[in-house]
Amino acid sequence: MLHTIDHLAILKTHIIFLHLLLVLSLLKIFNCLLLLLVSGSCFSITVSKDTLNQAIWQDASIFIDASRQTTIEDVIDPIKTPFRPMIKGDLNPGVSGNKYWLKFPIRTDFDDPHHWIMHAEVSYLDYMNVYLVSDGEVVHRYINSDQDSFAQRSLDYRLLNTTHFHPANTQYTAYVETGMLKADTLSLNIRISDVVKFERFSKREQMILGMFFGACLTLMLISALLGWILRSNIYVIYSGYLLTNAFLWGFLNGYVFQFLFPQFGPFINHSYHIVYFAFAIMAIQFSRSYLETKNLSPTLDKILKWIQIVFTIGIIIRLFGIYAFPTYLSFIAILSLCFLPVVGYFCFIKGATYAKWYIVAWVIYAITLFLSALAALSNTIEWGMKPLLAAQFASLLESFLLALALIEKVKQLNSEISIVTQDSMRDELTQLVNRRFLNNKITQIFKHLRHDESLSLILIDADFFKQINDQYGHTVGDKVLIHLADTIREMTRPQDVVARYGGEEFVMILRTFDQESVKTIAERLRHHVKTKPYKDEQYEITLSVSLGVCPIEGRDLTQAIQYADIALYHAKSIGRDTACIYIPETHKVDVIASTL
Ligand SMILES: Nc1nc2c(ncn2[C@@H]2O[C@H](COP(=O)(O)OP(=O)(O)OP(=O)(O)O)[C@@H](O)[C@H]2O)c(=O)[nH]1
Repeated sequence: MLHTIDHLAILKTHIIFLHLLLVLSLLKIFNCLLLLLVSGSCFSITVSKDTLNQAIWQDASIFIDASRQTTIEDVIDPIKTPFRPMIKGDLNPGVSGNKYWLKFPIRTDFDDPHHWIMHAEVSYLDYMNVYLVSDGEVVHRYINSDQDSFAQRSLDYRLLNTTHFHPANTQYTAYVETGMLKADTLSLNIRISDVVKFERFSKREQMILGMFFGACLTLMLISALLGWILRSNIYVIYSGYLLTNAFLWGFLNGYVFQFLFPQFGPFINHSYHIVYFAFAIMAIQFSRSYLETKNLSPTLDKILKWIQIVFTIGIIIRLFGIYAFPTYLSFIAILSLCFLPVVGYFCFIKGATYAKWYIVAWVIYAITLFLSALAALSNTIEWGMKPLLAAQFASLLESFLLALALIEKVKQLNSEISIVTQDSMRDELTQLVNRRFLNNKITQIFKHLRHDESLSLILIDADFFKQINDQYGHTVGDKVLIHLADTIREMTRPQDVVARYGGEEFVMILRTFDQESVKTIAERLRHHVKTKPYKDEQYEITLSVSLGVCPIEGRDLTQAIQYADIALYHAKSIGRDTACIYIPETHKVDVIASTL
């Protein structure tokens, strides 16, 4: 808001903290790059001491069992079970409730025994049973379910896995039985590694991801602290958004289960969709707050609010144990975020000129989220689950760009405030800018407005103020004016201007509002003043105001004030405590019906 010099100091604190957020975001991006570097490359299906994360699909054949009735005894019979060579397109079957059997020969190199580990690619796989068959007999059975606690896993690792000590000079035919118990997305990309090599790899992976989540947590705490110190909701909401974002990736990586809920297997199945919903709800909440959609476009704000309500219902339904509907809805929730850049652009056109970095941030994240959903839901793209890692990387880039977007918003506010630091342009009593400011500086403030952007003006006049002076004295009258100025200030967005225009008269200049929005704001203001009486030790005085609203055409402030004055006069004449709008096209005044 353009009224107190104290804001400058607060804004400087905002900027210092925001730069700290930027540094942390950069650190997180660096972590993610490291993660990409350590994700090992593939060698051969024959396990050697160098085997690390080798994908098995190239050497495997596949059998898809839609009935889910087959057992290992059925599938080892080649006549009963027609396996076919596996192709890359088999890796991501999309949403499926089938049972999948993968079959491949496995041995160790030369005469060395090897302890190997086979693991899934995604954390949300329901089961992955491994059978080792020799001479038509099952000689080893490893049953792995996500319902088991982590202590029951072969290796205490974030993904379903089997380890086996493979003797030298022994060849098995390995069968992997995998799928989802209820239709959902899955990946059949199963990898194999030498255990010693893998443990070294997973330690590095853990360290990098630990740094990643540590940086997430720090970023979140700083934002929350910033919100608390500066009494600014936007940072608290940003912090909440970062929390759900970190949880989303923590769940998808399987780290949340490994480190936070290692004993709570069944929780895994039930939590993914809830996290998807929570993430979408918080992303929309941050956008509503950052873009100030409530003031800029109440209709858009209402739509976003309803979308949040639908997603909240999704969470409730999921908590009641219903599976299919919330599953699809949760994917829609993630995909709906792809529209946030459009929302950002719409608000940018409507006056949120600070939203450039917000739009860029969401374009990047939206593309990768869209590709991840496409990879998870269908087989249309070749890259398997790689878009998921790209989206995790994009999430970091996004948190960096959103911090930049917050800085941009605060900076714009800062530059506007610095224009009003001269005392001569401030009203001493209320600390609002004064009439001189409006006459001299308003053109400067709005110079960066585009031609198609429109402004509106609201003239606000206290009702029966003379009576207040007469009844309680001039000193109380002064305090009541300060109270009224504060009440109006509370209802003002940072990019708007509020000034004391005369004795008990105030002017509010709003940026890029359509007529319906201005009417709503005027009505809300009228109502707000009435419900916030002045209080001191002795008196409680209920106030009311009359308001005259009009658009500012051709940047002509003088004419706009004349029009608004006509509307205000009308509001006074029909009984006060009313808002009226002057329509320049018809030169008529309309009473704004209460929408509250
Ligand atoms: N205490 C105090 N009173 C002020 C100040 N500036 C103007 N006023 C008083 O505000 C009152 C305005 O009175 P009027 O213009 O008659 O309007 P009103 O009593 O509010 O009646 P309506 O506007 O018709 O509802 C006058 O009594 C002024 O003396 C100020 O800075 N402090």
